[in-house]
Amino acid sequence: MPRLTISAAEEQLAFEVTVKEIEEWWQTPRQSHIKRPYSAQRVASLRPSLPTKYASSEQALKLWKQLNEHLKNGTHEMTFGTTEPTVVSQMAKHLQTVYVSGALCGFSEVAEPGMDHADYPWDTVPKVVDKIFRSQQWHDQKQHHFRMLHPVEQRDGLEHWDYMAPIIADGDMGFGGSTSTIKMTKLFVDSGVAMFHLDDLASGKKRFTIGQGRTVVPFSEYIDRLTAARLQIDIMGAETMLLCRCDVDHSEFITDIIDPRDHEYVQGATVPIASLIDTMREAAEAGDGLPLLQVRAKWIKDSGLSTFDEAVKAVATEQEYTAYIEKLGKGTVSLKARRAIAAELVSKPVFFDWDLARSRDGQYFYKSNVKAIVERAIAAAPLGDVTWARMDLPKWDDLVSFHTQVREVYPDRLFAFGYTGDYDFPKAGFSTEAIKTFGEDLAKMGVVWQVQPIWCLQGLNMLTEQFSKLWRERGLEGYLETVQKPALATVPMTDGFEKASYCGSYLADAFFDTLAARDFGEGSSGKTISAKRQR
Ligand SMILES: C[C@](O)(C(=O)O)[C@H](CC(=O)O)C(=O)O
Repeated sequence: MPRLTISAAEEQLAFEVTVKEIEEWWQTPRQSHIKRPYSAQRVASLRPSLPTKYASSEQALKLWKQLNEHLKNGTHEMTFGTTEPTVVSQMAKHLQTVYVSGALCGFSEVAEPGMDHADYPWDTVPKVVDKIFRSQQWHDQKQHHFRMLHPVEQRDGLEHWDYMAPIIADGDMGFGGSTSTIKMTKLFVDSGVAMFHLDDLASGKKRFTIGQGRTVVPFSEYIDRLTAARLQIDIMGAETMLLCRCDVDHSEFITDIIDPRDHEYVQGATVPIASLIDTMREAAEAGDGLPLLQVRAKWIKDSGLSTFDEAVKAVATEQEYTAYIEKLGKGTVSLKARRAIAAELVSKPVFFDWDLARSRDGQYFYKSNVKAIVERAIAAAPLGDVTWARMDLPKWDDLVSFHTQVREVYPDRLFAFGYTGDYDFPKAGFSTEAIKTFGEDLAKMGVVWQVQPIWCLQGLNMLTEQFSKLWRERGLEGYLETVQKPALATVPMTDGFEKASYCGSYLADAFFDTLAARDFGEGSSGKTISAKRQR
C-alpha cells in the first residue's frame, strides 16, 4: 500500500481549514440553533479524508424550509407512514413529506414479522428509506424524461409532481449503545433521509401492551443518544435533521436511577414490605394463589407505591409539606438531597424504598407527567431540530401545557405530532368541531409536522379487505368498474399500465433506443414522442 505523500504541515493546514469551514457552517441559519457539546476540532479530527456530498442534505434543507414556512404561516404538513414505493408515488400528489415507520417495517420489511417492539436489525429502517428514496428518484427521472419528450409549448399541460418529498424516518431508540446509533445515523444519511427521530425508550423494552410496561432510559442516556446522532451527522458534514422524540408520557418504568434529574419521578414502596420480586416468586412457587398480574396489582396497593414527594405529603402536615416544596425550589434535586430536606422539615420519618419495587427486569417504577416531558424536551432541544412528545392519549390540556412550556424557552421551536390508529378522540372529550380543527389547532402551537404513522396497517389493510371481497364477488366486472376505469380516466398517471405508459415504459424505451441508435440511426424504435428531437 503506498504511503501518502502529504507532509504533516500540509495535513495540519488542511485540518485547520476544515475546522474553520465547520465553524462557519455552524453559523448558517439552518445550523445556528444547534448547540453542540463538542468542538469543531473534534468533528474535523473524526472526518474521513474523502469529502462526500449527500442527497440527505438537499432533502433536509428542503424540509427545513417547508417546516419553517408552516411555522411562519401557522399551517402544518400532514403525512402518513408507508414502506411501499407504489404508495409513495401517489402521496407526492397531495403531501409534502413521506414517513417511514418502524412499526410498519417490523410488520412488512423483515424475515420474521412482529409487533412494534423495534426488535428488528438496526439497519432495517435505513434500508427501507433507501428503497423509497430510489423509487422517488425513478419517478422523478421518468417524469422528467416524459416531459422532455414533449415540445416545450405542450409541457405546461402535462402533470408535474414533486416526487422528491423529504423522507422522515423512525430511528426508534438507536438500537443499543452509542456505536449502533452512530452506525444507524450513517446509514440514514447515506439513504437520503431528510430527518429521523430518536426516542428515549429502552432497547428491547418497547412494550405497549398492558402489564408489560413502557420503559424509558435515564435522562443522560437519552441526551447521549441524540448527541451521538448529531456528532455522526456533523462528521458527515450533512444537513440531516434530527427529531427529538420523548416517550416519557405514560411510561411505567425507567431502567436506572443514575441521573438525579429523574429522581422526582421514580416510585418506591412507602411501607416496609417484602420486595415485589420476592412476592411474585413466592406466589409462583405456591402455585395456588392469584394469577401473577393480580399478585403484582395487590403488591402495588399494599406497598403504597408512590414518588418520594408523595410519600412526604402523606406523612407531613400541610405546613411542613409547603416548606418542603419551597425548599426543593426549581432545579434538580436528587433523592439523597430530598431525604435531607424532608428530615430537616418534616416531623415524622418518611419511609421510601425504590429497590423494593424493582421489576423482574430490574426496572424502577416511574410516574410520568407533563413536567417530566418538558424537562427532557428542553434539555434535548439544542441537539435537534424538531421536538415530539409522543402521547398515547390525546389530552388537549397536556398538549397545550407541553407546547406552551417548551415555547417559553424556545419560541421558534418546530414540533411534530403522531396520530395512532386507535386514539379515541370522542371518548377523550373532543367534539366533532374540535376534531375537524385538531390539526390546525396544534399548528397554532408550532406543531408543523403531523403524521399518521401506521395508516397502511389500518387504512390500506381495510381497502385490501374491501377489494378482496369485491374481486371475489364481482370479478372482472367489479375490477373494471371500480379500479381500472377511474384509474385510467381520472388519475391517468397512477402507476398502473395505463394509456400513457407512465409506469416507466417510455424510460425503458429511451434506454433501448439510445443503444439501438448506434446501429440503426436515431429514433429507431419510433415509439417515443419526438424522441429524435430530444437526443
Ligand atoms: C411512530 C411509531 O414509532 C412507528 O413505529 O410508526 C409508532 C406508531 C404507533 O404506535 O402508532 C409509535 O408512535 O410508537
